Amino acid sequence: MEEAVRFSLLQKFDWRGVFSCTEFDKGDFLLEYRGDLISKEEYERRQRIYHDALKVFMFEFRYNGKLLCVDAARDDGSLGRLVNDDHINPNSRMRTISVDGKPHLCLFATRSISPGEEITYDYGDSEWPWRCTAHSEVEPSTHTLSQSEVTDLEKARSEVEPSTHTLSQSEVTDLEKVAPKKDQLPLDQDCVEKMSLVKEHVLNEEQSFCAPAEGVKEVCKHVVVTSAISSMDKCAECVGPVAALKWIGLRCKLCSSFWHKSCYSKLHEWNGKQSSWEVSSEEDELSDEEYIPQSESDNQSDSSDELTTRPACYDQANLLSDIQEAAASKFSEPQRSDVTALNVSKGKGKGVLKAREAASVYNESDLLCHEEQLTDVETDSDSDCSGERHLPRKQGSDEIRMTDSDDSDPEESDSDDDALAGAAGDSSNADLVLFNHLSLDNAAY
Ligand SMILES: C[S@@+](CC[C@H](N)C(=O)[O-])C[C@H]1O[C@@H](n2cnc3c(N)ncnc32)[C@H](O)[C@@H]1O
Repeated sequence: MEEAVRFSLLQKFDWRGVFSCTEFDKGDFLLEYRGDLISKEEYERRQRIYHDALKVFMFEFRYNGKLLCVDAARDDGSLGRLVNDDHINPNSRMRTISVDGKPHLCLFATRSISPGEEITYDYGDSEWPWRCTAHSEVEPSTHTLSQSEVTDLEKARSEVEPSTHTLSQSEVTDLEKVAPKKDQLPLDQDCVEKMSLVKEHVLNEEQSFCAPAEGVKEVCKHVVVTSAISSMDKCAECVGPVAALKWIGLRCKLCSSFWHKSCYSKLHEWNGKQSSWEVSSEEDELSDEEYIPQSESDNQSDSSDELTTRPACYDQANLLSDIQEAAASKFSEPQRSDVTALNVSKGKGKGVLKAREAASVYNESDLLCHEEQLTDVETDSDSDCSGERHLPRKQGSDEIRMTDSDDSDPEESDSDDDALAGAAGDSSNADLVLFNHLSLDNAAY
């Protein structure tokens, strides 16, 4: 049974991370990265229709030589999808656990973890935009809660009575002391533009640092085509308003960024380049009623004010409300009610949201293991699969096998269908806490 405690004002948040409430030893199972287990083809299809803010929840990995993805875009209340990146000093590592032949992405502690530490892992060797900031500046992944905050959490977790208390302004301020607000991170415009390029979430054992900001500029030499663009996608330059319908703009064929034609053209004039673009055949495929040529949002960007006012830094609050809006509009089925009751530890004025997960398909003890308990798989076809190891057998099931999530085994013959049938779903976890560091915006209460 997973138990999560969440600081939240539900709607207005700009930073979330998962923190431990207890001691973990090296090798302990922490969390599962849960979501829809989908094939490469389905991953590519969703990539085309998802807003950038949802794409960051798609975790690609290799399993039996095939590229699969766990899509955690839908907020199901689970915590695995909310664990942040730390490529310098992570305390956990994602591994593929095979249960009855189906892959599950699971986080294991790589060292002992104290109460109050943020759970982090290395997202892998990619040019993640937040890594573009100087390492001497705010490091969000090294937050550790103070002992009193941990005690508060433990107290809060033991409270069973749900409460409908709404946080007061002073409570919100207290929570904000726990960690810096995300928008304090000095993401520069180059990093922001680069965000749309971030697609791969494949893990790598090597620790790596992203290229400095100068290098980032080199990454995408945009090849743009005229294209009808989803109402939820914003111009990468002016971050203009979301249109009610599709709008006609430019889309980069390489990085899938979008621009108003006027913004793109201004941008490249500034850079001393010719503005030109191909006419996409995509326009032919579009139904007339779905878009307005030269829509309002396109026209709005023609104002010289907007063209010259470039956002100083990326607005994380907007990004996250985008996630919510996009998720709400893309998924018609009701959200699971795992996260239900708002509990408040009134002593210190801290708000927490108590979450209880549905019954899991296997016991937590099935997944608990320590490095020294792991042995290499010795079957002939598996023996060349690096890093693949046994876990204790689950009663009444096939053996559970564990691999690093970027491992592949081309020798294995399991079909995608087999793997996908066991969607990376339920697992159990306790003692982890999710914090939302709340915006001071009073509007929500
Ligand atoms: C899988 S989500 C993790 C949960 C996320 N913090 C949230 O609140 O939804 C991945 C996103 O979290 C943010 N993120 C993860 N690690 C980060 C870090 N070390 N610094 C800044 N942002 C980070 C990025 O926006 C990234 O796209």
